Amino acid sequence: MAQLKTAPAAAADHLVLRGLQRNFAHRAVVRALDLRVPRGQFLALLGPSGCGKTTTLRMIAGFEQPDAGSIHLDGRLLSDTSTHVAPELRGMGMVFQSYALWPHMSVAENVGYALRLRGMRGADLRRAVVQALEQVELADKADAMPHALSGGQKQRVALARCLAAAPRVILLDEPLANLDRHLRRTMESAFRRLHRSSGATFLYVTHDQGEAMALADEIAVLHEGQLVQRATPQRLYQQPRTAWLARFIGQGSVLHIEAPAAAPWQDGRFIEDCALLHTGLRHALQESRRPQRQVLVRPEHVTLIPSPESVDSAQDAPLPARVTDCVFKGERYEVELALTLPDACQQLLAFSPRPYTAGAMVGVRIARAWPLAQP
Ligand SMILES: Nc1ncnc2c1ncn2[C@@H]1O[C@H](COP(=O)(O)OP(=O)(O)OP(=O)(O)O)[C@@H](O)[C@H]1O
Repeated sequence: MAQLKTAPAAAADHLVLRGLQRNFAHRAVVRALDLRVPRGQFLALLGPSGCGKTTTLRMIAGFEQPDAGSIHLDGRLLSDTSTHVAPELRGMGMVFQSYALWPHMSVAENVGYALRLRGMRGADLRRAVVQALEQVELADKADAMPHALSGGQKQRVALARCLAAAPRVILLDEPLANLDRHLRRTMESAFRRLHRSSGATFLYVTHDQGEAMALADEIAVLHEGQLVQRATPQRLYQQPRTAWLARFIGQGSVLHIEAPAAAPWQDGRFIEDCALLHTGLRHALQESRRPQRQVLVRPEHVTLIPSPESVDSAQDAPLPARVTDCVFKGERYEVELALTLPDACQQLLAFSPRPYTAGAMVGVRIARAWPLAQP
């Protein structure tokens, strides 16, 4: 067993990843990853397929050893290049996409397995198993075999098994990926409730941003093995740092706008001056040679003005746009537009309560944009 070393981490830090790296075939799939997770947080690790989420989780669980960097839990070193605390000694539980239930054991035996290994027997064991099953609302399935359960029920058993062992950290690897859309929403509520009642730290790997937004206190977005931004769901949606993130999270348009040397907007502030935005866009569309920068415009900040007659020459006048597509989405229409001036064109997405015909000319007013970091 590894010797104990003390991490020079701040007292509030619970799980600390420092400079974490993992290579496969001479390629770093996780690179220089620094992450500090406070106790009891629900943190989602979000990113496209292959960005290193599962590898990060497996290093934290102890199934992979880092090629550089370290992992500490409550000041105790769990992993670095020379130290490896075994997975079962880390005080962590793991829930997998594939449920990983023992097929030959009943639900109750599955849930009680880790407790039996710890020496718990008799009435204490039965009580702990029933409690864990009650938490996931499956007490009536204690004697069922896994093959007789639905996907959602199997995942709740896996969660109950994890909760029964009262881990400090619960690692979840795409636990809802095998479930249908309706069941996912139900399970999201169950996860939120169990996170609150267990007090455990949840680290939740997903490539589904809707799931991450619905569940997590904070989201850490990984791209090609590196942390791109870590923030609350609201902040990530409203203020993504880069154009890549702006396109990855939510719907929206990344527009090029002319940025005069004495631009009155600043990094870290929304641009809410419609005249300034429209002028910047007009100049960018006219292929101005002055410097341009990228801004994010969310569709909820775009207003469509149906009659093109209302387009005039005032600075904050609506910009002319052509409808390129219009898709019915139940509660609204999603309207794809081409902002057009003689020389150039930029794509813009808007929401509308009414449909538009492809090819129609409309006016567009943009109320707010977020300046993105320069590429
Ligand atoms: N044992 C391994 N040997 C070689 N390459 C691996 C191994 N495990 C993962 N990889 C590679 O490392 C990269 C990151 O994989 P990882 O599973 O961590 O990504 P992910 O973000 O979880 O993706 P997904 O959402 O598809 O599960 C991928 O390119 C993958 O092919």
